[in-house]
Amino acid sequence: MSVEETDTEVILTHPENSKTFVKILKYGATVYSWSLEGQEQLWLSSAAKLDGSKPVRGGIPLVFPVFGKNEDDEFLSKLPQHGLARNSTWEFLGQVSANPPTVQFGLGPELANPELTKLWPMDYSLILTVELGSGHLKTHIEVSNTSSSQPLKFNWLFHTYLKIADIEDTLVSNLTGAKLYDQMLQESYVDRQPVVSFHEELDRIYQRVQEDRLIQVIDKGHPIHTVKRHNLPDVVTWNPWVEKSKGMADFEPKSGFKEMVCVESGHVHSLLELQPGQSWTAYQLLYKDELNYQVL
Ligand SMILES: O=P(O)(O)OC[C@H]1O[C@H](O)[C@H](O)[C@@H](O)[C@@H]1O
Repeated sequence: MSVEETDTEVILTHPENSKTFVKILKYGATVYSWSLEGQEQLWLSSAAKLDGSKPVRGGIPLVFPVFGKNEDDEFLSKLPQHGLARNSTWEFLGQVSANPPTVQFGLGPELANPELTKLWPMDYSLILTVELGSGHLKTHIEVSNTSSSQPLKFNWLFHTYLKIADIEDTLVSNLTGAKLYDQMLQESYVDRQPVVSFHEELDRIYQRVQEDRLIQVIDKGHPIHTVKRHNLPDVVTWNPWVEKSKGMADFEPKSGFKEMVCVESGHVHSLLELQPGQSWTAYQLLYKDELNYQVL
């Protein structure tokens, strides 16, 4: 069986290789494991809560309707960091294709975390589609404004924790020339470095990165992850390094920051706005590719 559902999760296995699979928790519709031919591709904290008591520390948490904390919007500003999708239990809508195995999950205000829904009383519908290829993982989102009168304002982001061998041997490419907001320095500038390298906590929001730029994670010269984005112009790169990791109770082992890098595809620099009845779609595709320096 390529799709297996339990009370708490859904597991897709590729029909051509039983060692290629993806595990998706209904809580947050969080992909928390993606194995490609037996090799895990995503980082997951050994202290991550998979019981619905807290958003998952690792995998691909979904960030909606706000990235970080919003300070300006009357309703979004009431929500906790990164919104409510990652702390709500989604409905499993079933399988939509056998090969590549593809499933859907749905969320709307009637299902979402009730405490948070009180703070952000909007009408919306989310459909997440997860497609497991023999060599890729595609996560596709459709957001619809189901209100008959109110506009829907939101951010979206796939908060992807990629597994790596050693952060100090890791580079992230093809962000050169993009404007960014550096959350550590709390200032904006244009990145003139040929690649991003990591020597301390790094938390950057790259803005309006052209869609044809493939973001690659490079380990000692070899590309180990390639991220393709559609309708997701902003790219957040994050590594918590030593001190921030110590401060996160669900981040274990404490040396785990060496084996992860977040490359997060989103629409977070500005809010999207849908009029009643409108929908918006986007996707992130994770796969392996040749080294492809598009900008130096
Ligand atoms: O601890 P969380 O709420 O999951 O956030 C984890 C991280 O998410 C993003 O990468 C932000 O840019 C970081 O500033 C934040 O620390």
